[in-house]
Amino acid sequence: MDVFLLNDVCLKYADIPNFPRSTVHGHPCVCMQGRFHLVTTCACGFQITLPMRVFKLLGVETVFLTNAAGGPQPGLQVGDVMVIKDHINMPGFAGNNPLAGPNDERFGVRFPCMSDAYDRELRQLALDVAAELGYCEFMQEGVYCVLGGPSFETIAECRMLHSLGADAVGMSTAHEVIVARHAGMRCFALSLISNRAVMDYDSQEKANHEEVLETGRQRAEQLEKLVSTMVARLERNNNSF
Ligand SMILES: O=P(O)(O)O[C@H]1O[C@H](CO)[C@@H](O)[C@H]1O
Ligand SMILES: Nc1nc2[nH]cnc2c(=O)[nH]1
Repeated sequence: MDVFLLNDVCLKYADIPNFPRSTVHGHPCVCMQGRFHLVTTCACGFQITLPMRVFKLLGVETVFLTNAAGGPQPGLQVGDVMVIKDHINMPGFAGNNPLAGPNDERFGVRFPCMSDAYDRELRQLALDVAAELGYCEFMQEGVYCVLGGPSFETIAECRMLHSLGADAVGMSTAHEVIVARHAGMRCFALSLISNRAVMDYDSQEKANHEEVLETGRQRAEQLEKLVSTMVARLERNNNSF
């Protein structure tokens, strides 16, 4: 069941007027269980990012996002956790941006800056906390590229993404970050590298959702520890870092 958790109150998505419905199995998040993807709405991303605006109206200042992603960067291994330092919004190149359409000035400006999308202090906090927890061997930092999905990439697409500077590739997160930043919230995001991007025509590897879910299960405990330690540290510092 998809639920929205606010303090100790638990709301079913179905009970919230106009709230989108999650259709992909296996997407529990820190505050929202069940996430939305471009592919499930056939829209430009307005609907899937509505929760960010709900967060803003609830007074949220900092957003943490996690995702599973494939790894076109050869230096990344399955099971690595990549702190996202930047993104490539590939659907945006074709006009598919969640902020397309009339701008709601109550949330933010028409042309928001995205060069500071991923908060520098929170990224450093993640790396510091990871070092304290002994997670350095699987912590990385890199660039996440969002594609529309739902098909996984061809070999030629993986090669192209790598040459464009993408370290990880997925189907979420960037849209939420764009809308959260538009509304002035700080953003932090992690990719769990759940599968290798297939770059070689001789390879027998095939990307599949079962491998994505299995890698998620294997790293779940450490990811939970990393994020909960970061959140506790932020709370202790009154949300400043
Ligand atoms: O980005 P999250 O929601 O973690 O999920 C990723 O994993 C799924 C594919 O296995 C896709 O939904 C992709 O976006
Ligand atoms: N597009 C894409 N999304 C993913 N989500 C998890 N793994 C992958 C992948 O290899 N490609």
